[in-house]
Amino acid sequence: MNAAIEVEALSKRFGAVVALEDVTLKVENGRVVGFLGPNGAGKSTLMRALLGLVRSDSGEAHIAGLPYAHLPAPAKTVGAVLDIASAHPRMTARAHLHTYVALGGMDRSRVDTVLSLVGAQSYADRRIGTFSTGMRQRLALATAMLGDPDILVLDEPSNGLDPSGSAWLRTFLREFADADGAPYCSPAMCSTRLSTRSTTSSSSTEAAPSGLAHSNDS
Ligand SMILES: Nc1ncnc2c1ncn2[C@@H]1O[C@H](COP(=O)(O)OP(=O)(O)OP(=O)(O)O)[C@@H](O)[C@H]1O
Repeated sequence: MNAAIEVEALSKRFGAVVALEDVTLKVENGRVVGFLGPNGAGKSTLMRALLGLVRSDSGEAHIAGLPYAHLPAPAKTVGAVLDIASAHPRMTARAHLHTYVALGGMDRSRVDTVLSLVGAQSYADRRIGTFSTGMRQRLALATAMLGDPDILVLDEPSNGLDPSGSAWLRTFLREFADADGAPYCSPAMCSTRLSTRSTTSSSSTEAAPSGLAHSNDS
């Protein structure tokens, strides 16, 4: 079975800025892995490269054994939270989710399922423009869960969450990873997480990959 996520010798420059330098990383199924690093270390660039949103200069990034662009059912394979500001402010959360369901050809019943999963039912019919940051985070996570994916790629998912929201997120990720009985281990606080679930793992791990750029201000 393929690793959930596998990155091999990935490098990316933006002009003179080296964002990723020879990053190699493997995330097995059933793990929750957090990336820690200073601002500008390359964490978001790595997430984006994994999801095919940034073209790397060299190296490979595979999800479930394939580059993202080659996944036969991407929404069912991986859910992502990268930019919580992208939802339209005049839409309700429910309308936003219905749009994504229509785009992804998913079952409409997933909307209520994911709203309940992230505890957002009470504000599902409010406009997104009125949401707090934590509410937006939950909506973004709900959107990522629409396809019932096996892998989650989350960039700073705890930003804006209050202490009880952060505790809820940790539990959510643990249960997500444990869905098939696999164990979980997470850094106490991390700004970027990859979470995967499936069947194979028998021990827990956390990792900080080498090769993320060194920030000039660190
Ligand atoms: N599209 C882009 N064009 C030019 N430079 C970019 C681009 N995207 C990222 N960078 C640069 O690449 C480096 C890594 O950025 P990235 O956003 O991946 O860091 P990060 O670790 O996620 O930072 P933070 O913790 O502040 O979110 C930074 O120096 C950033 O300015």
